[in-house]
Amino acid sequence: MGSSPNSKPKIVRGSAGYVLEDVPHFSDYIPDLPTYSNPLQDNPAYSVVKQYFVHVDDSVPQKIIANKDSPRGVHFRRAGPRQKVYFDSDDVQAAIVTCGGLCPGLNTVIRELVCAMFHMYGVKKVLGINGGYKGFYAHNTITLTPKTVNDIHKRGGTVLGSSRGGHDTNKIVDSIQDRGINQVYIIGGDGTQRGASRIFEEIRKRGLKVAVVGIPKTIDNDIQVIDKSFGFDTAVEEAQRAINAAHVEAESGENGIGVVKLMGRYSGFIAMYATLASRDVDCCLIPESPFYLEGPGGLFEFTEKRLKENGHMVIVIAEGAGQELVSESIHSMQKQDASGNKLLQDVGLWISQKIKEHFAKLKTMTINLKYIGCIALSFSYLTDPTYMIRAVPSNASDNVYCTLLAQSAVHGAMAGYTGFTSGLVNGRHTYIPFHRITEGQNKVIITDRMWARLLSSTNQPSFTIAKSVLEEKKEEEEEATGN
Ligand SMILES: Nc1ncnc2c1ncn2[C@@H]1O[C@H](COP(=O)(O)OP(=O)(O)O)[C@@H](O)[C@H]1O
Ligand SMILES: O=P(O)(O)OC[C@H]1O[C@](O)(COP(=O)(O)O)[C@@H](O)[C@@H]1O
Ligand SMILES: [Mg+2]
Repeated sequence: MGSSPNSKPKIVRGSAGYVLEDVPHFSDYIPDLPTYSNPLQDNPAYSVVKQYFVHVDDSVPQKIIANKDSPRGVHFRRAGPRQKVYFDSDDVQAAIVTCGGLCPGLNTVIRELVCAMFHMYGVKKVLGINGGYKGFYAHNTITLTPKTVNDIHKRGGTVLGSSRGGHDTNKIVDSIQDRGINQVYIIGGDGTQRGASRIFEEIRKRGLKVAVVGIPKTIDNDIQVIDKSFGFDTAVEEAQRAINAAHVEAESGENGIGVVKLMGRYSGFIAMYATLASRDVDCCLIPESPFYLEGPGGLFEFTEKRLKENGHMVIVIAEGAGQELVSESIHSMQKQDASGNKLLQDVGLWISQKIKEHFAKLKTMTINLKYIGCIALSFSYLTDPTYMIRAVPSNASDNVYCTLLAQSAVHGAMAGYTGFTSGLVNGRHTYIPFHRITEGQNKVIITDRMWARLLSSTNQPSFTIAKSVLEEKKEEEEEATGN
């Protein structure tokens, strides 16, 4: 089989500023491949659907807000079944792997990949790789059939196991080749998709007919381009339970303060949506919006004010918020996990301590602070409330979302596409080239309407604005006095 070192982004331009950021296809680097009729045309469930097969030129715009003169802009290839497929079903040997942290819905995606392959395409050989990327070369595999995955979507976690670190591209591709695998479904977050991209490049370099397909997983919703990640809705729903508990505790004590720490390493989406949904939260702190404790416009001043007004208060804090403040006060070594992600300090515990110290010094107000989930158990993961929202099974709407993501992934691989992530863009399923997924991170934009909605719902200080106004004022005073 021929190979080409050329793996530049595939950009197709059309009229009126139309741009298609296309995904690789086997035919880009392997000539004269046979094609087959899609077996779905004989499937009684689907054969009655008018226009069931996606038109070869269909694409989905990245930006849907337009005005009369705006160019058509960037598009992604529309996901879905194609008339012709590049695999004879009997020849398919698929593999599924889950990498990175847990997220509700992982088992649903595994289940639906297996079912789509068996029931839609008549594929009979699907392997589960145990324990993440390193499982390709360091662990056993398990055989997956619709029967073995039948009710796994009712359980949290991943039946395949997961891990961080251990990505050795050559060993992984050797193992893919040795096992005769020709479709690889890789479920994971930004780190995982970077790893998948490397696997794709190596496979292309070796000229192999192996489809490499990513399915984006991130509880933090920090993967860019896609509308939202699966499991996110479930996580927000689960976070409500923690916030409710904090609210009940806060309301019941004199000057009660409930502090809830939620997941969100670099992006505060869970905290923002959980706050907006709950309406019981007085202050939401996220990594994207720096805050400060002391002085005018600071958290302490706001807390005193809220307690005087309402007698209680709930603070939601994303785990990645205020890390620079924590590092200033706790001497720490910069540590990383096996995948190279920064290990965070416990900001929930830190902020709870700081608030307690402040009111103890103030002496005019006695407070009752409860840090939700901070129970003295012997295992650290049980004392950290953030893990509670990760381990649950996905809710109904996430299950449907996972099903469509998985089916889209299988349609794409069968149609000969490779080196792509299956993702929802403006409510339509698409194939997104890896580089678009991995080149940045999705973050809460604090100058956008959503954050403004949050600020107006909690009426919390906008720390950035307050601080910059203070700094400007100070500079003006210094200029005026000539200091
Ligand atoms: N830049 C990279 N290149 C290759 N593999 C990577 C890269 N970053 C992370 N990985 C691998 O992807 C897997 C999951 O990454 P991690 O960051 O832990 O989780 P997530 O994919 O959820 O972000 C790990 O096995 C890790 O080794
Ligand atoms: O699973 P670990 O290694 O304890 O890491 C916890 C981290 O995982 C996350 O759930 C995100 O995981 P991913 O990087 O796998 O998407 C963060 O919210 C959290 O900081
Ligand atoms: Mg990640």
